[in-house]
Amino acid sequence: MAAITRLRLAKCASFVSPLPPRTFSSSQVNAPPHFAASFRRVPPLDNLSKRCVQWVFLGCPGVGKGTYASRLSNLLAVPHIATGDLVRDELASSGPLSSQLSEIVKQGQLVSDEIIISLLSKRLAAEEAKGELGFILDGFPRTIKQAEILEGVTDIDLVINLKLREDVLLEKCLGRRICNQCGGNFNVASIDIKAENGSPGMVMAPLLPPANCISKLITRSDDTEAVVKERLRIYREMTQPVEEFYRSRGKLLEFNLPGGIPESWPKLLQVLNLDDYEDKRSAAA
Ligand SMILES: Nc1ncnc2c1ncn2[C@@H]1O[C@H](COP(=O)(O)OP(=O)(O)O)[C@@H](O)[C@H]1O
Repeated sequence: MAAITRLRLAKCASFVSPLPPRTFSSSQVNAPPHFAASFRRVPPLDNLSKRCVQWVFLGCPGVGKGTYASRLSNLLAVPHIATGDLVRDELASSGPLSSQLSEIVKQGQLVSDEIIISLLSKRLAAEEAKGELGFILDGFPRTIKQAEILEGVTDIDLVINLKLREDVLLEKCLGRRICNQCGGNFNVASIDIKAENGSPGMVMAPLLPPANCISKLITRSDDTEAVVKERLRIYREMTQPVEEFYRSRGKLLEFNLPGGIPESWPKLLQVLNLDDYEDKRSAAA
């Protein structure tokens, strides 16, 4: 345990690379006070030994943000916070927002910045109460406004932009299945695209559920063809500018997924300089 903690601290320190000068002034940002407060616990940049991962995953619906963010979260022992999950939890709770959110999500639209920031603040406060440092955000920010607010309250170290061709994204969204008992995420899509006209082929095996989950599989209500196409359109319109926001600040790491998890995970670890970290971590466990 102590070895893991030491490894974690050492790794946290080495993740923090000197960032380019910030071009955004936090005074321009209209962050709600409670949101800014949620981030105030993060130690300043020069206090490297106490500083941890503050990463963001960007990418179209179906690209695998949740899969890779969750794997990295387990590896690095930092919370994985997916705003899509926060929205779905709120929907399932039948709280005051739930009927309003249900319509928005069903149509593939974005929830308002105010609501999403309020849900995220609550989750960050809960992590803070548990004494957690650092986070891997998945699905936030999704608008320039959200990116500006986030930039005004904390320093994101790295933004990983996952990329896949659009026909594969659609197939993957339509193939998504969730076990309504254990919460496991699976995918029944079998992608096998032949190389043609100089573009490489791509094989992604399905991620099939174990036998005891098969009868409990559900599909997300927003994973229908029409709604996925609308979410992809909204991504291009509202979220693609966020890529440029981070690119211009020198924080964007573009990662073209070469295939399924077996091909992509080792390559992702390699570009993140974490390939030998995974070995050390499992050796220390
Ligand atoms: N940062 C956000 N801003 C606005 N709406 C969000 C945000 N994150 C999630 N949502 C809402 O939750 C839905 C599901 O999000 P998510 O699970 O991240 O889906 P996707 O598969 O499209 O990446 C979105 O379509 C949107 O309605």
